Amino acid sequence: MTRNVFVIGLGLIGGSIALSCQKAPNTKVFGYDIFEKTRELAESLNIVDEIVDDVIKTASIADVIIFGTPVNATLEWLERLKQWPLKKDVIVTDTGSTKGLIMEKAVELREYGISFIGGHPMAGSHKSGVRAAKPHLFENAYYMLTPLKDEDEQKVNELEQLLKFTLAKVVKVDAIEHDHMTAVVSHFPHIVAASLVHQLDIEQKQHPMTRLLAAGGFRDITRIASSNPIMWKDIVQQNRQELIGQLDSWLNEMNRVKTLLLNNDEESIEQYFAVAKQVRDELPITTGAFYTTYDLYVDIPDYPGVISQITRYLAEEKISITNIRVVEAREDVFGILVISFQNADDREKAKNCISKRTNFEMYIS
Ligand SMILES: NC(=O)C1=CN([C@@H]2O[C@H](COP(=O)(O)OP(=O)(O)OC[C@H]3O[C@@H](n4cnc5c(N)ncnc54)[C@H](O)[C@@H]3O)[C@@H](O)[C@H]2O)C=CC1
Ligand SMILES: O=C(O)C(=O)Cc1ccc(O)cc1
Repeated sequence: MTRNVFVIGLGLIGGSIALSCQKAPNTKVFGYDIFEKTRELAESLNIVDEIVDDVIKTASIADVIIFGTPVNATLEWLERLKQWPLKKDVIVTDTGSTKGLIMEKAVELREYGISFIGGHPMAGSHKSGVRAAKPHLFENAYYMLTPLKDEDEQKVNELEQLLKFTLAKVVKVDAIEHDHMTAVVSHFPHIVAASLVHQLDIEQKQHPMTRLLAAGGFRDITRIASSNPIMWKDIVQQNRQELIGQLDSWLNEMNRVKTLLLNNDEESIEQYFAVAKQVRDELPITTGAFYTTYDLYVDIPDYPGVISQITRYLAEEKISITNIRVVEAREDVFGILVISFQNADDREKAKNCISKRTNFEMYIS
């Protein structure tokens, strides 16, 4: 029997989910977007198997409905959904960056016999729109699900089975905790990035050359200020209580920095940066915002070509790597090569491959 998946909102995230759902067996993916132009583009880019205009009719034959819409639009759709003639066992989910208000709607939907399981893939980019959609966007990223506490396990499992085709790591979290954690690592940083750009904009009126000097560091830290304003307006509105809390902590932190500068104590200022560097350097390498890597540490000697030698061995055995870097470890060795893999299996294969061909010491942290 064919499973009908209906994706509403075919931008970066909805389009990417639709592409990965197309890889699931016996599955037909339908798609709708509010903009006709996007519907046409999605059709020509084969983002879905079939583009539809009649949302209610398609929803009524869907086994899974996935919202890829901005979070305020999702709330509106969920309200309308209450009146639709849906299949009895339909699973409804979303991809939105906030979960608290959306899961309040899930409680209401349950009274209409509809199972809504909140979803949030922790990967994406500052890009938006259907043209940016990719089937592998979520590979290795965490994909958070926020089912209601007493949600039917079978439905959660069914959804997980479908999401397996995103190649993401599905984890279950509580919606309120979700909104707190994402405020810290995702939503608040977007406010900071936007505020730095505003500060530059004010400055450049007096000092026009400033913008020409906005090189590496400024561009890195403000990349996410180029994100979709409608999407971020919705996110910060829905998570504004958490964000007000983050803002208070940030203002305290800025006051701490101000005191450091007023006191001009060399050691404390250095310590401030040293602690930040250490915490930052210890973050896992990410493609998504919460991402675990499978690292292999190889103690390599100092001779030219040693790194390409190792990558060649891995390539010969068709073992893919997701990242490679050298960390300086001891004075008497060139360094430790840290190779990251998509999963523990690949890491194990790589360890065997390298130990067969070299006598380099290896360890897993
Ligand atoms: N951009 C990112 O990196 C990530 C975004 N998200 C979440 O995913 C959702 C989608 O975001 P993106 O794909 O980045 O945005 P996007 O702007 O690329 O796509 C949103 C799509 O929804 C359509 N749309 C807007 N209002 C609609 C409505 N009322 N009915 C039907 N379609 C409508 C738009 O035309 C657009 O095609 C948002 O809820 C966002 O919070 C989640 C993870 C990452
Ligand atoms: O571009 C980036 O780094 C992002 O911040 C992507 C992103 C945006 C929204 C989310 O809910 C999750 C990830």
